[in-house]
Amino acid sequence: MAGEQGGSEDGQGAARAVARRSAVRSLVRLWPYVRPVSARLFGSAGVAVTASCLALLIPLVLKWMVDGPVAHRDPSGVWLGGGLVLLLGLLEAGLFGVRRWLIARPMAGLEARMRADLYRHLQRLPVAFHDRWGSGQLLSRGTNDLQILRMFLSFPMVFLVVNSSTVLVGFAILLVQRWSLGLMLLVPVVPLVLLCSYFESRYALASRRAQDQTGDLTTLVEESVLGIRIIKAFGRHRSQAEAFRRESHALRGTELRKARLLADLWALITAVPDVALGVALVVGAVQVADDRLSAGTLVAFLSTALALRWPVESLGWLLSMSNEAATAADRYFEVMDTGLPSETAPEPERPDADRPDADRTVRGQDGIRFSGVRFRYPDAPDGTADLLTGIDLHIPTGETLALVGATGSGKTSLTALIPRLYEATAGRITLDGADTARLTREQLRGMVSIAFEEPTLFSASVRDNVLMGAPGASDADLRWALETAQCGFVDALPHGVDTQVGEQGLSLSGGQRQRLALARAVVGRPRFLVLDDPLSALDVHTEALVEGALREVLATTTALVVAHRPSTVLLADRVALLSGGRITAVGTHHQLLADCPEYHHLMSGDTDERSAA
Ligand SMILES: Nc1ncnc2c1ncn2[C@@H]1O[C@H](COP(=O)(O)OP(=O)(O)OP(=O)(O)O)[C@@H](O)[C@H]1O
Repeated sequence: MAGEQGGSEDGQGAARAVARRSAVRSLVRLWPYVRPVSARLFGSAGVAVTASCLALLIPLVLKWMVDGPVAHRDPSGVWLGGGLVLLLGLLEAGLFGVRRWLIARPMAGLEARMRADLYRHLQRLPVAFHDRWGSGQLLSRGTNDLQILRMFLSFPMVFLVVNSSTVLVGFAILLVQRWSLGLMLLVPVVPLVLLCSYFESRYALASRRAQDQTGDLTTLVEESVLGIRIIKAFGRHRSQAEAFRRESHALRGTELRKARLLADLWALITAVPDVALGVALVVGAVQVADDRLSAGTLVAFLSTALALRWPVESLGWLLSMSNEAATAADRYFEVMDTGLPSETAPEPERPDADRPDADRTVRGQDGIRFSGVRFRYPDAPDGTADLLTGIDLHIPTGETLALVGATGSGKTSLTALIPRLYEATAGRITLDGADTARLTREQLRGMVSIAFEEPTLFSASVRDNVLMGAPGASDADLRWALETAQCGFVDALPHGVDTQVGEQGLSLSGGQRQRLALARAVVGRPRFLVLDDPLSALDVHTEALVEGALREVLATTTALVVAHRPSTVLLADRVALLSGGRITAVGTHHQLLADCPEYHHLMSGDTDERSAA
């Protein structure tokens, strides 16, 4: 299911994008989310810088103690100095606590806002987008990547500022105390900066790969859980486990590469300043021996240099976290930047929708009309012919038309164009004279109801699942819909209509799920009903019962029913045959059986198959 956006499959594209991108530019895009909490964020950075600089005062107190009370053997001075060091330490700890308090809640809110925006955007993106993207890729962007961003904003981002400021202030103190010794520590900074930027580019690639591989792995796990019945039924544990092992091995390899890169950088970042510090210590000790430097100054110098070790050493780690955050931001905005089609914001582009007469047009009596409709899936490979190459079809008001065609001829695709799950590439579809392209989504949803061949139920009660088709419908409507779809089994469920049906209705049989989906489609008594082979999972007796009840519903609506077998076709007034992307014949079942060899073949072949089964 990992589509073209599956990270590792698209690794080279991602690598090119990472090579081009600037981590700073990626992170700056977070500003609209950060702005509302910027006061607290900057406040927390200020508090942390103050705490860190307070810690740098401790070496100065030590210098005063060594050159003063210690040299003059003054115990009260030593106690005073000790008390001051303790006070500074407590202040530092307290201020870091305040920093955490300032930042924790706003950052959790920021993460929740970003997640809500992502979810809303995903809901509004067209079905064609979801066809292309692996669900695990979207899941990992909405969970893992957002956590990385929250952690970056709460900790590494603040500490990049804090530690850089501390290093600057610390070096100023070192240079003031003894500029020659200070320079010895400053010189290695140049190669370190170069190394860090080299590391940044290599780490960014590994980081992007790891996050994409996490998405692929999530997709695999999700598919394994959802498809557990197929896996067990076909004994595919081993191959599925092998696929899992391969993906997790690849992710492990990338994570190890990241760790190696980080370890190399860490080793350099730790070793180079330590060597410089060793040299400064030797030179400083010689100067103290020659009486050119006081012992207190050397102690203060070394304490300051040691206090700077963490801020310097942490830079590698902070850079790696920043890189991961930049990658997470890229991955988040890749989805958010995917434009919404005009269908979801039709008002500006479809001014007719707001015209006072738009509603009147909707109330006309023309049924469903396809005029010159062409269609091609947006992700169909280049050079592929259109699936529908000019559909002209009229279903007058009140009529039920069955749509028949060979498997793969495009029946489901054609029905999906009516509620605009996909956009027709050319031509017009009108509902009682109103062009569906000019109707708002709300108007369209209010008019058309649909039941798919694959019935999807949500983790909710039977009631909620059915009433999704008509929010606000009464209990009487619910009862009527359940009866129409022959859902008598609901009464035998532990809590009747309030029974929770599991994820995808797994606790129900295929036929039961299909009947609930049918109840959902009819509960709002829609003016237009689209049914995609709605009875395929029912046994012959239940099918006959549902058909009987469905006939009453179909008599009050205009319907298009995809049919694979004569029993479903007989629900309809007329039948249309879809072949080669066009409607090649329209007539009653018996007319077409007599006059249309292709139709005769389809229907008799189907009958043979069924009787053979
Ligand atoms: N999301 C998609 N992206 C690209 N091609 C698709 C997509 N969905 C379906 N197709 C292709 O479109 C063609 C028609 O599919 P469709 O499901 O409309 O046929 P159908 O007539 O309903 O088939 P069946 O009778 O088996 O249900 C098929 O070749 C299928 O591979």
